[in-house]
Amino acid sequence: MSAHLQTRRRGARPVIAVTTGEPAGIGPEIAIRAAWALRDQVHCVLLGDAAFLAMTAADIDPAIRISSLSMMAVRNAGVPHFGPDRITVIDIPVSAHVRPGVLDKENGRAVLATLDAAIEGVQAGWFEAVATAPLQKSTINDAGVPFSGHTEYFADKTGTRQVVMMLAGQPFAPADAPPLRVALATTHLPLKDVAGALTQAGLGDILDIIDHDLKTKFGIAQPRILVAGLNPHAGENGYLGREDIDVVQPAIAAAQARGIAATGPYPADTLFQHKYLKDADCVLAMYHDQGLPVLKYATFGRGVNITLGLPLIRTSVDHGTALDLAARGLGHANSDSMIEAIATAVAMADAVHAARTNQ
Ligand SMILES: NC(=O)c1ccc[n+]([C@@H]2O[C@H](COP(=O)([O-])OP(=O)(O)OC[C@H]3O[C@@H](n4cnc5c(N)ncnc54)[C@H](O)[C@@H]3O)[C@@H](O)[C@H]2O)c1
Ligand SMILES: N[C@H](C(=O)O)[C@H](O)COP(=O)(O)O
Repeated sequence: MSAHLQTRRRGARPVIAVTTGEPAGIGPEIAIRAAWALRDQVHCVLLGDAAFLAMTAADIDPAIRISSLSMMAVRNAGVPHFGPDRITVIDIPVSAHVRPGVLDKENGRAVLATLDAAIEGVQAGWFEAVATAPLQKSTINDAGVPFSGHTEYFADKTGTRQVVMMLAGQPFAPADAPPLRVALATTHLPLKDVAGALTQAGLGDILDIIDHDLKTKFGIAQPRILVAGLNPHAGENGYLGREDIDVVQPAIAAAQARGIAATGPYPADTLFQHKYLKDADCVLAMYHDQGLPVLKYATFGRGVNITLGLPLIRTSVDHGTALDLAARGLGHANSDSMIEAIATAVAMADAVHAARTNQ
C-alpha cells in the first residue's frame, strides 16, 4: 500500500493529521518514526503533547526537528507550509507527567482532545485525512468518559449513524495473495450481545457502505464481498442457530437485488482460504474476534484499520498501545503499521479526489 506514495503524482505533499494516542504507550514513538520516514512524501501533523513529543523525538534521533503550534494559532492562520526538514506538532498538552508503560487516567481527556482536534482540522480543511496511533480504551473510561473505540467516537462526533470497521493488509503468504480486507458487522460489543445486534436492515446498510467506500475510496469498480455466517457451519441448516437463515441470508439477497456483489453466508472457519479470497475484495465477518484474528495472523504489523462510512478519511494501526514495549523504552515497537496507515490515508484521499475530478 505504501507503494502508492512512491508513484503518486498529485500536487504538493498531502497534509495528514496523526493523533499520537495513549502517551504512555508506543503511539508517540511510532507516530514520530512514521512522520519522519515519510517526510519527503507526506506532511504529517502530529497531535499530542509537544514537550513530550519533542523529548521522544530527540531520544529517537537528535536530527529530528519539531515545530510546535497551538490550536489557537492553527485556528487563526491554518497549518504553515513547513518543509520536510521538520515534523509539525499541534500541542495538545497532557495533564499528568507521562511514564512510559504506566497508564494515568488524568491523561485520558487529553487523548480525546487530539481526536477532536483532528476532526475539527479535517472539517476546517487543514488536513486531508486522519491516521490515529493506538489509544487505551480503558483509560478514557477511567477518566469518566464512556468510550468503546475510535470507530464509534468518530461516528458519534461526525453525526454518522452507521460506520463499518474494516482492517486491511498484505498477507505474508502466499506470495501472490491479494490484499486481505476484513470488515466487521459488529465492533466493540460483548459477545453475548452480538446475535441480538444483527438485523437484516443493519446488515443491508453495512453492505451498502462497504460497496460504496470500496468503489469511491479504493477505486474498486465492482467490489466482491464474501459474507461469513454467524453460527458454526453457518447454522447447519438451522440446527445450530437460525440467524444465518433468518437475518444474514435475506440481507445478502436484498443487497444482491440492489446490484451489490455479496455472497454467502459462508461457514467462517473455512472461508479464509486462498481459493476463495483470491477472487474477493472483502470478507464481512459478523463480529470482532471472528474476523480480526485471521486478518492479524495473516498480516500483523503491516495492516491498517479503516473506518468506512464516515464523511472523512480515518485510518489507524492494526495493533494496540503495547504498554509492555513502551515500558522497555524506545526502539522495540515496529512502526510499519503506522506508516501503512498514513500511506493508506493518502491513497484514499487521492482516490476520492480522482473520483470527484472524473465526475
Ligand atoms: N487503533 C487503536 O487505538 C487500538 C487498536 C488495537 C488495540 N487498542 C487498545 O490497545 C490496548 C492494548 O491492547 P492489547 O494488549 O490487546 O494489544 P496490543 O496490540 O497493544 O499488544 C498485543 C501484543 O502485540 C505486541 N505489539 C503490539 N504492537 C506492536 C508493535 N507496533 N510492534 C511490535 N509488537 C507489537 C505487544 O507487545 C503485545 O505482545 C487496549 O486498550 C486496546 O483496546 C487500540
Ligand atoms: N478493534 C481494533 C483492533 O482490534 O485493531 C481496535 O480495537 C481499534 O479500534 P478503534 O479503531 O475503533 O479504536
